[in-house]
Amino acid sequence: MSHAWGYGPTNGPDKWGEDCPIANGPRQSPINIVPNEAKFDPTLKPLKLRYDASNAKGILNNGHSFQVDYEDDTDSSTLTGGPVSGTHRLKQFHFHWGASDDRGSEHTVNGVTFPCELHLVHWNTRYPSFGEAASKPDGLAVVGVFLKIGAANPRLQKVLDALDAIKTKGKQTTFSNFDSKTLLPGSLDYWTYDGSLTTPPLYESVTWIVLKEPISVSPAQMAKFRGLLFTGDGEAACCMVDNYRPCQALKGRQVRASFR
Ligand SMILES: COc1ccc(C[C@@]2(O)NC(=S)NC2=O)c(OC)c1
Ligand SMILES: [Zn+2]
Repeated sequence: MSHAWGYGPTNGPDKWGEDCPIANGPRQSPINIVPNEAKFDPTLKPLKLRYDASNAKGILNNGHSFQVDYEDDTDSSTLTGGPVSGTHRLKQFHFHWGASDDRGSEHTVNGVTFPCELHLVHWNTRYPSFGEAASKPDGLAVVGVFLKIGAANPRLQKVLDALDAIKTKGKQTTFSNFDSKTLLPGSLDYWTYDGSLTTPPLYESVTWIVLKEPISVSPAQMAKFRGLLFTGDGEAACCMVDNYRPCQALKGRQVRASFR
């Protein structure tokens, strides 16, 4: 692939393997989760997510999605427990979504897609930084949350209201005082498996923690996601939609469940 990766016909997921051979590796993400084949693991601990709203820094259109970035120089916003050992610091959260409500999530459940999927990215503090952790097999822990069409979700609104200021690639603005915990569903029951980043460089460094319970999003709120552009100012506008990687082969991996 001679040009930058993306989600289009000439640079999309089917082409990523040209520059990133790990695209065909043994622990790629996302996957289709089959609840009946997930094994309940009684040794899995409850997920402990402690977030400090004041750590929120900014919101950025990175040309592939948008992300809300967090201060990560202390242990004030962390993930502990669950399937991971040690402390993982919240670095950022971002989303993946479709052009229409029939697609957009990266993981699927029994082949069922959701219109959107939230990723809360945490890095293992056994490493000195996110950048160091991002390529290590136990470097990252990402909490995935499905968004399902329903009532408008007031917890999303502050994020969605910021999108007008970051419509095009490279735009960013301050985004402060946001508690990511408000984006989580009532239950923290989860499936977990060893996987990867879902965009190049596709590092196989992610312990996935996919929550069983979705949160709601309304059609009007989905339209706000779809108002973003992949492209920068002055370029031919290309709507930021369908920024998801299709499911990858399980290759013998076991998906564990934290619940019966
Ligand atoms: C070099 O480090 C990276 C690079 C890309 C991403 C983004 C992403 O590929 N990973 C997930 S998860 N979803 C995605 O879109 C990243 O997120 C942890 C870390
Ligand atoms: Zn993601």
